Amino acid sequence: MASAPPLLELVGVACGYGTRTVLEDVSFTVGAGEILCLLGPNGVGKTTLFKTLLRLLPLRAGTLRVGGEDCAGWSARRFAQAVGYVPQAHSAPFPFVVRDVVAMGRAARLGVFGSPSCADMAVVDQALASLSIAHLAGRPYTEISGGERQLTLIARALVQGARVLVMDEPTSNLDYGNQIGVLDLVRDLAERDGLGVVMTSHDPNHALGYGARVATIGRDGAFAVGAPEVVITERYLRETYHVRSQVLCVPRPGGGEGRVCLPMGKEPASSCAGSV
Ligand SMILES: Nc1ncnc2c1ncn2[C@@H]1O[C@H](COP(=O)(O)OP(=O)(O)OP(=O)(O)O)[C@@H](O)[C@H]1O
Repeated sequence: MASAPPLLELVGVACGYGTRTVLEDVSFTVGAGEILCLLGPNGVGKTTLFKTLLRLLPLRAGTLRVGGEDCAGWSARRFAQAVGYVPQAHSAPFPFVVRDVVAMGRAARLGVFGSPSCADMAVVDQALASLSIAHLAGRPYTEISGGERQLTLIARALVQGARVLVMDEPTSNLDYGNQIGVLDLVRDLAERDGLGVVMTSHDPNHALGYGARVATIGRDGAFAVGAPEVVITERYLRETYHVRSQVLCVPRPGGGEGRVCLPMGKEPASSCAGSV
């Protein structure tokens, strides 16, 4: 029996703005239950790639497939039913209550002039409960914490019913406990519901701890994908970020072993040209 196609597949994708190409020849897949973590220094093109795979920027070359199907001709509505986006938790201009912000995620599933039905709101309430934020339902989105906003935005993406989640630095602005809580949650969602997740992070330990695979973008635009322990090496961290580090093998609580990165300091300024 043929195996199921990947939930998301990029083949030879190029992206950029105007006459400027930012990234070329980007290829990767994300399967059901898998987290792909995208790492790279500031300004190398992570957001540009995300905007392209969300179809907010045109593909300059290559193919974007969702569930094995080229989605070039898909309507925005069909695409939104398949791919959900979790942006960084910025503040919103209007004080919608949390339940209404989450309900906006149902838009792709409503008729043209439709408003959410009781069944839609039941899906919303279920998502709030599954993320343990039901108590925030009536609170204005503008008056909750960064961590609570991040959970609200994840709930909004979940009610879209999409099987692919694209998450832009889901841990930015979160305290340590909320970072680990959000990453645990993302892993649970991927494993339990068979979602495919692509997320960016600036912390190599997030990729080592949570990414089934890691994609790196170098300062020269070089794109590489592989297992975290193969891609995130002391050499990679030194050459890309000019940081001396140790990547250590540690036992995992549930058995087996994992890796953690211990930064040992920045390289001297003379070898840091180009770093931010
Ligand atoms: N709207 C735009 N028009 C033209 N160039 C842009 C635009 N937005 C970003 N760029 C440029 O494209 C390049 C990639 O930017 P991008 O925001 O994708 O980087 P990034 O890897 O997401 O960075 P960061 O980690 O700082 O968020 C940068 O050189 C940036 O200046």
